[in-house]
Amino acid sequence: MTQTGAPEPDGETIICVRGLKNAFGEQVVHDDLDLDVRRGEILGVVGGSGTGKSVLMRSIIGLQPPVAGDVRVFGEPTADRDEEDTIAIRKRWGVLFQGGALFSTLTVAENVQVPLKEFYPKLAPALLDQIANYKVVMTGLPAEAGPKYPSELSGGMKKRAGLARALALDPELLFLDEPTAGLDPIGAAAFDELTKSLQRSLGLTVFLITHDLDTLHAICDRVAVLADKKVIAVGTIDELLALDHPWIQEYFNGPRGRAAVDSADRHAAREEA
Ligand SMILES: Nc1ncnc2c1ncn2[C@@H]1O[C@H](COP(=O)(O)OP(=O)(O)OP(=O)(O)O)[C@@H](O)[C@H]1O
Repeated sequence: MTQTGAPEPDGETIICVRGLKNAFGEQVVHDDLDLDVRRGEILGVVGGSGTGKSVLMRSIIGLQPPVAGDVRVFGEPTADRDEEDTIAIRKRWGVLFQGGALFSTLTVAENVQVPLKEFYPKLAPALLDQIANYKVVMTGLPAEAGPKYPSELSGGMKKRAGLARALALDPELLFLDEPTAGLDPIGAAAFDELTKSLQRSLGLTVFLITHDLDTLHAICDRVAVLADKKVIAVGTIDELLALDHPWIQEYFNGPRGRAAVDSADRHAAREEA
């Protein structure tokens, strides 16, 4: 586990952030932030509201130019690249932004086709339809959801449609920004299970921003905690609980944290039975 700083990255480090600084005018959001994400893990990213989880994700995927620091994904820098390099690296990840961010004037299938058309403009329409339909079903949506518009879908279905679009290019790496926000507990648990099963079956690495303690307990291999403009700790929940940090103790050991542990225990008992 890393409490401060980070080890030298090894070959299995998919995302490597060193000395990251982000600021908006006078407001410094990150200062000397380090983080490693390992191949094949689901890394949960937590922190109080406004601590810069989404800004960190945007920096990693090259949408937020940092003031200082080095961000590498698959060993390649993601900032200040020429267009060809940017395209080559962006093809290898999928992103589900906060709120899903589906295009409301496009059907679900057309939404899934957006990255396909962007990165593979010569794909034949029949193949585009075939891939989109496959991705829709892969995320647990009925095939009939393909021709529907986002406004015709439930909140949970919209999240799945967003996930289908994030998976359009068969990514190795998936970024999920608060994917279960706004879902009821049953819908959220179902989405967690979907994330876990896709991670296993597709061998994905997942960077998952969440406030959902149930999600952390259910599917995350490790959790990174953002506070004081840095990643103050990374580890399993048990490792984090061993740290004497007030925010970490309050977060995981407060009433909601304990309820999440009970829920995870009940779930494990049901699985065993
Ligand atoms: N484009 C921007 N311009 C100015 N300030 C910004 C911009 N994007 C983010 N910020 C600021 O950076 C800080 C971190 O924002 P961010 O959205 O990353 O927080 P967060 O940890 O994801 O919060 P939440 O859990 O509430 O979603 C906030 O104070 C926010 O207002």
